[in-house]
This record gives sequence, C-alpha cells and structure tokens, in this order.
Amino acid sequence: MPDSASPQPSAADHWPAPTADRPVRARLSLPGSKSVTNRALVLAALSETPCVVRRPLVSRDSDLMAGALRSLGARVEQDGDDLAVTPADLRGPASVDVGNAGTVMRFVPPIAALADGDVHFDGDPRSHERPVGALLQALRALGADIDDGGRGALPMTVHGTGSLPGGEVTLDASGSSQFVSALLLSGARFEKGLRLRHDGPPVPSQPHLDMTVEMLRAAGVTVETGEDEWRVEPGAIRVSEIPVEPDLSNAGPFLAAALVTGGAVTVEDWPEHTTQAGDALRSLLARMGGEVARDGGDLTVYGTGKIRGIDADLHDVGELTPTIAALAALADSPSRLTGVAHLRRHETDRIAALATEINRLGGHAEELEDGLVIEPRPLHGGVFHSYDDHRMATSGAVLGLAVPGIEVEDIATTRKTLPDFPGLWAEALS
Ligand SMILES: O=C(O)C1=C[C@@H](OP(=O)(O)O)[C@@H](O)[C@H](O)C1
Ligand SMILES: C=C(OP(=O)(O)O)C(=O)O
Repeated sequence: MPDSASPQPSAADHWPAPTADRPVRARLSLPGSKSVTNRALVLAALSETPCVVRRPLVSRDSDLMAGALRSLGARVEQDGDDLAVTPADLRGPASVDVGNAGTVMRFVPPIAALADGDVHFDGDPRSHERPVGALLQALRALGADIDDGGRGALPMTVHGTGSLPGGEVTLDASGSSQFVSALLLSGARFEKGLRLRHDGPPVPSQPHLDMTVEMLRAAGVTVETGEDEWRVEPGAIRVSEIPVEPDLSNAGPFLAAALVTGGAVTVEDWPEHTTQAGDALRSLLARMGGEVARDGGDLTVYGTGKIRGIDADLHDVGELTPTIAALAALADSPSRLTGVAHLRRHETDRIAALATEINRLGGHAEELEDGLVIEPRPLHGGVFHSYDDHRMATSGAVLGLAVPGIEVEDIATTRKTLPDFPGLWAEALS
C-alpha cells in the first residue's frame, strides 16, 4: 500500500489540461514582466542610490536574479508588493545559481567581473548547453579573467578584480540578444565605458534590446545606438524607482484562449507604450482571426469563432512562438513560422519540441531549420511533454482548451516566469 502522505508522482506530474466547454470570458491582472524585473534588479544593484522595484515578478527567474545579486553583496528585500534594493560594493567569493534563466546566466557575469573576488556560476543541466561563449569572449576582450575550462559554457568562474577596463569589442550576438543586453547593462561601470559592435547573422529579439536601452536611459546612462552598434558612456547609474509592467508574453496563452473558444479575454494595465515583445500579440492575434480592442489600460481580444493560419517571421519576438504554434495547430489553414533558429538553444530546442508534441497528438508539424510549418489536423488527447520549458507547458494548456484528454507533463515548470499558472488558468476558465 502506498503511504497516503507521500505524493503520487504520476498524478502530480501530469496536469489534466482543462477543456473549455464554453467561450472563455475573463479579466486578468497578470504578474510583472520577467524581462523588466530582471533588468530592474540589475540596474538597481548597480545604482549609486537605493532603488525600489515596483510590483516585480516573483517567480523562479526573478528569485534567481535576486539571489545572484545578494550573493554579490546587494541587499534585496521584499517591501509589500515591491522589492527594495540597496546597492553595496560588489564582492566575491560568491556562488551564483543561474537555474535555467537566460537573463541570469548572461546579465550577471559582467557584474561578477566588476566584483572583487571569485564568482562561480552553475545552474540546471540545460544551462550547460545554452550559449554564453561569445559573451565570455567579449568580456575577456574587455579585460575580464574567466575560467570556463575552455568549454565556452557553464559552469565557470569569473575572477573579479573590482573593476574592468572596458572599451571596444566586437561579438556575434546572433545566438541571443541577451549577450548585447548583458554588456550594455553593466557598460557604464566599465572604466572606459563600452563600444560594442555585432558582427554576424542578425541579432534576434530587437524589442528586448530596445528595452535594455530604454531602461538604461531612464537610469541616467548615456547610450547611443547605430546599425549593429552600441556605445555606453562611462558614468554613474542612478535610479531610485523602477515600475514593472505586466508580463505581456505571459498574456499570450490567456489571449489565445479567446481565439480558441470564441470568447473574450481582457488583460488589465496593458501599457500604452512598451518595449515588451508581447505587445506584438495585438497584431499577431488579429492576423490569426481575433479582434483586438483597447479601452484605457484594458486590452481585450475577442475570438470570432475562426482561427486563421499565419505566415510570420518571429525573429524579433521568438518567445511568442510556442503560443502562436499552438494556435496554428488549431487553425483552419496552414501556418509557416520562421526566423527563430535561435529557439533551438532556448529552455529546450523549442522547434523540435513543438513539432514532436503537436505530432504526438495527431497534428502535422514539420521542422524548418529556423521554424515550423504547421498543417492543422484533428488532434486527440495524450501527454504533452514540457521539456522543463514554461512556454511549452502553457502551449499544451492552449491545445487542451479544444482537445479533450491532453495532460501536460510538469506544469510546475511554468513557475519560471509565472508564480501560479494553473491557478490563473483555472480562474480564467471559471
Ligand atoms: O533579454 C531578455 O529579457 C530576453 C531576451 C530574449 O532572448 P533571446 O534573444 O535569447 O531569444 C527572449 O527570448 C527572452 O525570453 C528574454
Ligand atoms: C527564452 C526565454 O527565457 P530566458 O530568459 O531564459 O532566455 C523565455 O522566457 O522564453
């Protein structure tokens, strides 16, 4: 007899995705943006003044960032819904757990190079496979001493000396925009500042680069941008308050529910102006058959009963791909999603994972080198594997709205960027 107090792993690991038996009508206040929160924490820790980060995301990726900065000496304290950050001299020895957070594994090494002492970086097994080599090479060229055992990957140790000469460097950031953001975020603290050039295939995720530049400027940093070029003047980072917008990429599965069920989903506090990639959902979902309306801070997507296939280059907004792919599998015409080769090195190889899981449920998805072709077919129930990828898990939830019998493996992996996805999903469907 199993002990009734011990958890039954198969039940806990397989979340029965709720099927919508009527149009979803929901109004949601979503937690803060991962990308804004983790930039805010970095800027606050590098600031000359204490800083309050207003309504940040509280989830695994933001906890890892707060933990990393604490281990380097900063104080990061909960203050109601906010985080109060008190900067301090950066110092090692320290050990940083990056989990599987791209923002932590890329944004923190330049800060470690500014710290006095050794800083060791390690994380989930997947963190050993995600690209950081080009960033580490660039940091070395700027004066950092890094021991990665010649692997160009984690685990590694940054031997910080308390300062970094900085100056000019060229890198290939086609693998991740986060290489550029990482250097820009710390660049003002380098002795000579930073003159950065990208050389290689196009850098993905332009909105995330815009976010970095905008947040730096709001923190008093002089940044100039050109074609594949950035310049950061040396000087103080000074910021005392950073508001965090709701996470618009995480709005994706909820807004998709309106299309799938012919319902209406409203997200509160959709910013008038934003650099978040998720803002592109307004046009993408309209192209796929939704109607999109704004009323003050409310953004509502109405389903029309039809989901149209789409031909879309998602290079700039790669993190929306899993949501768009789920809709594409339920559409009334084929879709072609391109420009996202870099997704093969995200939390998992998202192109392979999406094709495998859609096909497992009876769909027809073909991998391209840089994307997916999806031809809608009637789907059936089954296990949807999440590959420890939050956006794969939410993609399975979107399919489950229309297809009875889908079980998403390891729904808890959504905690990477959403503290309680199953709770929010149940509320939206109630
Ligand atoms: O800087 C950021 O906050 C992010 C940049 C993007 O990374 P890539 O350019 O590696 O895709 C995005 O996909 C990721 O979710 C968050
Ligand atoms: C790619 C993503 O995350 P990360 O910040 O770990 O790169 C993502 O959230 O889709």
